[in-house]
Amino acid sequence: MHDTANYKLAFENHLIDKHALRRELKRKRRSLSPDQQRQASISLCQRLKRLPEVRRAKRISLYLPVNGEIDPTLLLPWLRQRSVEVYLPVLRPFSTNQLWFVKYRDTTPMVKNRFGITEPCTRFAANRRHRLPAWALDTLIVPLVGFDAEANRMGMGGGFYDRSLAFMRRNGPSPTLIGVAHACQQVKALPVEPWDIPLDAVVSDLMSVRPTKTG
Ligand SMILES: Nc1nc2c(c(=O)[nH]1)N(C=O)[C@@H](CNc1ccc(C(=O)N[C@@H](CCC(=O)O)C(=O)O)cc1)CN2
Ligand SMILES: Nc1ncnc2c1ncn2[C@@H]1O[C@H](COP(=O)(O)OP(=O)(O)OP(=O)(O)O)[C@@H](O)[C@H]1O
Repeated sequence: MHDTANYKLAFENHLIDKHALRRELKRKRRSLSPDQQRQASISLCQRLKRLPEVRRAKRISLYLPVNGEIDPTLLLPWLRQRSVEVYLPVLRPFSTNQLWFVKYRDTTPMVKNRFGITEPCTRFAANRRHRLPAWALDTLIVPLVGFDAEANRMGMGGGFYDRSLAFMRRNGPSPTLIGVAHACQQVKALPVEPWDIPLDAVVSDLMSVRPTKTG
């Protein structure tokens, strides 16, 4: 009889912790100075350029940073030079918290979405020639709010990436997932949720972590 109540309490506490932790980590990254932001992004991108999964990618998705997120777009000139196709996440209209991955070039028409994040405009994105299914990307650079030493991730809480990558639970082609964040966004341990899609690595301005292999 008490079990249900206890479970419910534990569940709710876990949610409260997760909300509080997310808020705290978002505050932390927003409080970095412009100079710290710039240095961290330079150092992140130097690390990313050395990763085999980034070096061999011909199709890669990045994101345009907001609110103190570490900036992966310093990679753009290097990627262009290597003729890598760059994609950005776009909020998919008429579907719950799913992303499209839309081609990003100088000529791509951009708009702000409902979260204030600049993204390729929906009309452009609606054209299938301008986007790719996530499984056809080689590597995704995934924005993180938090991570731990096992490369477990916490995102913005919308479940956008987890939903859009749920196909990776089945067999078939799957892209490499590289989470990125400021080093100060590392926490001791994050809860792993049943719907979480594991990352292949997390890269920060100070280091890279990979999950320890199990099984
Ligand atoms: N730069 C960037 N682009 C991205 C993501 C991201 O994390 N970073 N996403 C990764 O999923 C997707 C967007 N996901 C989001 C999920 C929740 C919130 C959110 O709750 N934002 C505000 C609420 C603001 C509002 O409602 O206007 C918040 O921080 O409180 C924002 C984006 C796609 N694009
Ligand atoms: N594959 C899925 N199908 C349905 N709902 C899902 C799926 N993945 C995640 N969700 C839902 O999305 C919500 C947000 O999940 P969570 O707090 O783990 O977000 P997150 O991992 O921080 O976000 P994001 O994936 O956007 O970075 C949860 O309520 C969860 O139930």
